Order: sequence, then C-alpha cells, then structure tokens
Amino acid sequence: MGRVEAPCALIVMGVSGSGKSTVAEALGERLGWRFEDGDSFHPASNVEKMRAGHPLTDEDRWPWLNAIADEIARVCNEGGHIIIACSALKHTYRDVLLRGRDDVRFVFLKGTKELIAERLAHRKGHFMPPGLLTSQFDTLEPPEAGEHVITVSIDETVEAIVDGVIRQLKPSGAKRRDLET
Ligand SMILES: Nc1ncnc2c1ncn2[C@@H]1O[C@H](COP(=O)(O)OP(=O)(O)OP(=O)(O)O)[C@@H](O)[C@H]1O
Ligand SMILES: O=C(O)[C@H](O)[C@@H](O)[C@H](O)[C@H](O)CO
Repeated sequence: MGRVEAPCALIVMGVSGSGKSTVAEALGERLGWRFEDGDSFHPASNVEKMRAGHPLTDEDRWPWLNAIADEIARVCNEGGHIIIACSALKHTYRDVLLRGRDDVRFVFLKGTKELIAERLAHRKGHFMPPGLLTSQFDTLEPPEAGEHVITVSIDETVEAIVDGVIRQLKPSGAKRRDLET
C-alpha cells in the first residue's frame, strides 16, 4: 500500500458502547495528544433525541460531523495533534470528517453486539440508552483497508488495546515522518 502523512488526528470510531471515549482518552494520555469527546459537538437537540430513545438521522448527523471536521482541520492546520471519539458509522460520514486529508487516521473498535450490550448494561450516567445499540449496528458500515484504518478488537483490556493501536501507528524502528499504511 501507499504511504500517508504521519497523522495529526486520530478518530476513534465504532458503535455506542464500543469503548471510544475510554480508549481515546487513554490513547491521548499515552501519545500526549489532546482528547475530545465527539459527543460534546452534538447540538442539544441531538442529545435529547438520543436520550429519548430515537436514533439520529443523516440530517441530524451532518452538522455534528462538520463541527468535528472543523475542529480537526483547525488543530491540524496549526500543527497540533488531537484524538477524538466519534462513532463515524458510515463511509459518507467518514468522508465528511476527513475532508480529503491524508493526515487523519481512523481507529475502529470492533466487537460483538453481545459484548457491547453487556458493557452498556453496566454503564452508569450516560445519556445514550442501551436500546439504541441495534440501530447503531444496523447503521454501521465497517471501514475497509483503503480507509487508512487501524482495526482493534475490544475484547482486551484498555491498556492492551492502546498498545495495539500504538504498535500499528508506529511500525517498529520507524522514525520517519511518513508511516506505512
Ligand atoms: N476494553 C474494555 N474492557 C472493559 N470495559 C470497557 C472497555 N472499554 C470500555 N469499557 C467500558 O464499556 C463502557 C462503554 O465504554 P465507553 O463509554 O467508552 O464507550 P463509547 O463508545 O464512548 O460509548 P458512547 O458512544 O455511547 O459514548 C464503559 O462503561 C467503559 O468503562
Ligand atoms: O452517530 C450516532 O448515532 C451518535 O452520534 C452516537 O454514536 C453517539 O454520539 C454516541 O455513540 C453516544 O454517546
């Protein structure tokens, strides 16, 4: 495969409950990159809709995805780094997030519905109802290799997942600016 720019932004993606916020925060600490939760870019109406148990539509998601893309572009254009948790469920959503950049990479948290449902059943104090998990899986279009994605299984400890991402981000011994994909 070709080479791409070393990333200035990582988007940790996957369905609700796959561990995006948890893994992205831990990855941010390890890399020394600022972490942002994509949920904080939702308009209040989107959060209320999800809280009420209704899945978002494409129309609900475009402004949210564009707000996240604005933030990524701002940080990267200033020479900074950011790691952001965002479900990014469809190919078209990922296109909106990327805006054609080759210095942004996705990290896909892959797991079964059973494992994620189990984790959501124990999660406290979050607006997203576990009942929306089926619609999240129905909407998910898993990323393909050509999308410059690092895929990791969530059936591991957070530390092991972070180790796996870092290994794939920086092939051993690589000190160059460009990274193989
Ligand atoms: N690797 C892991 N092992 C065990 N538990 C985990 C792991 N990753 C996340 N969890 C737990 O699973 C639950 C879901 O994780 P988290 O809230 O980070 O998911 P999320 O993808 O950000 O969800 P949402 O999109 O709904 O905000 C949390 O209770 C978290 O502590
Ligand atoms: O695309 C979506 O359906 C939503 O954005 C959700 O994924 C939430 O943001 C998040 O997962 C809940 O915390």
